[in-house]
Amino acid sequence: MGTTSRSTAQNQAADLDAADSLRPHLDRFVTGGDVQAYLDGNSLGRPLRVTAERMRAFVDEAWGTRLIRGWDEGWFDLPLRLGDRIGAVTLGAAAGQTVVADSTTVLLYKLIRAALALRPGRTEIVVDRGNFPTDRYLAEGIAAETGATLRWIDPDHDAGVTVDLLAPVLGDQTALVLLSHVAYRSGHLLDAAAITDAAHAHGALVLLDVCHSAGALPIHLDKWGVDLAVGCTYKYLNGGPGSPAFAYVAHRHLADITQPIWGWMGAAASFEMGQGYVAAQGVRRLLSGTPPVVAMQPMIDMLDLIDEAGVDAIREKSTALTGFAIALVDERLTDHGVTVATPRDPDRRGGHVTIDHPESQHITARLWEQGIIPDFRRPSGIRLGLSPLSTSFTDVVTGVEAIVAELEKPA
Ligand SMILES: Cc1ncc(COP(=O)(O)O)c(C=O)c1O
Ligand SMILES: Nc1c(O)cccc1C(=O)C[C@H](N)C(=O)O
Repeated sequence: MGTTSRSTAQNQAADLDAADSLRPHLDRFVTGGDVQAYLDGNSLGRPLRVTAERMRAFVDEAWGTRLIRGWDEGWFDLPLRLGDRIGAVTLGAAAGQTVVADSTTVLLYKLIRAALALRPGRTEIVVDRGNFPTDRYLAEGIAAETGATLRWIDPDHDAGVTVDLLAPVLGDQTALVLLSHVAYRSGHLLDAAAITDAAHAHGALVLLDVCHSAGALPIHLDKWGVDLAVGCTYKYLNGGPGSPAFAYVAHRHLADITQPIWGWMGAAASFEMGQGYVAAQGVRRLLSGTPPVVAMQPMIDMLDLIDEAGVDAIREKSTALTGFAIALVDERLTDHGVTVATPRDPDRRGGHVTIDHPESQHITARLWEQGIIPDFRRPSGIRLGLSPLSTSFTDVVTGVEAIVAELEKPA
């Protein structure tokens, strides 16, 4: 990119930013330091500025002066209230089905075990090799623990995980289909309604990992008939590093669902401290120990912002950002041997774009030195995470042009 005149891409990005109705929200996030372009909001979202005030007030008031009384004054039920809010704002889930707790990994463990228990006599879990490591490892661990069998599928390079791909492995032994709504590496978005129908036709349950879709695109768990879901809150819900996850259990399973980590906070009468575990009614029974109340605070602000901006408008900007990134990569990087791993059809991709090049690891390290921050994903991917409320079209140009500059450097 020339230093004296603006490139066509920069001008285009400036026009797109000027026309972007969500642009005013960019100023609501904490920025600064050495960051030139943050392209990793799908790994760790930026904090909102208002969150600093919320945290200060929490320390000074809710925690500082209400002290232990806080449990009676709202903390005890916060996992359920926040769950309902996540359900309403991002999941298309009616109240009473979503709870905040633990990490994604721990909630996935609970729900995979719960699914097996809901399908006694069935022994198979369908899982795909493109799924996030924690999902795959948990399935392996639970298979080792329970004797369940894993039926592995390989996502299609172009289409991702489809009903056609699932059909041969579904049968009367299938207890559970465990998939990610948006694939963490390729960005493929699966057709959750069609996959759920296909699994249900065989009497199997579906557990959807919505880590990479919650807050970035419309989700309709109730409408699609999904049985179980989990997601994290530190990506597009900007809850901060290690903020707790959420779990969804469809209403029709709530009376029968069981989970293997029996703690007092998921018991029917936590403060009676009686003998013998009796599970709480409803989705509260997914809890085990004391909820991480402090770590639940930041996401409240982002849920408010998502609600204000609207998930449909967020998705519209997201597909515009990813489409712009793909077009720019085609134009500027194809001649340098870069390929696009993410679907070109906007209806088939989530909020990030992954590009492949043998030098990706080195390039990503060089970009980080310049305050341009995408992700490296093995074996050869640079992942551009374009969080719609905190990423501009200009950020995309900054990132892509920095990659061009690295590839044009003399060896
Ligand atoms: C699809 C998916 N599932 C799970 C996780 C992580 O689980 P945890 O929050 O327990 O680290 C991630 C990212 O870290 C992810 O992308
Ligand atoms: N959860 C993460 C963490 O604790 C440290 C660093 C990165 C992460 C991530 O979120 C990785 C992310 N889920 C991914 O899709 O690659």
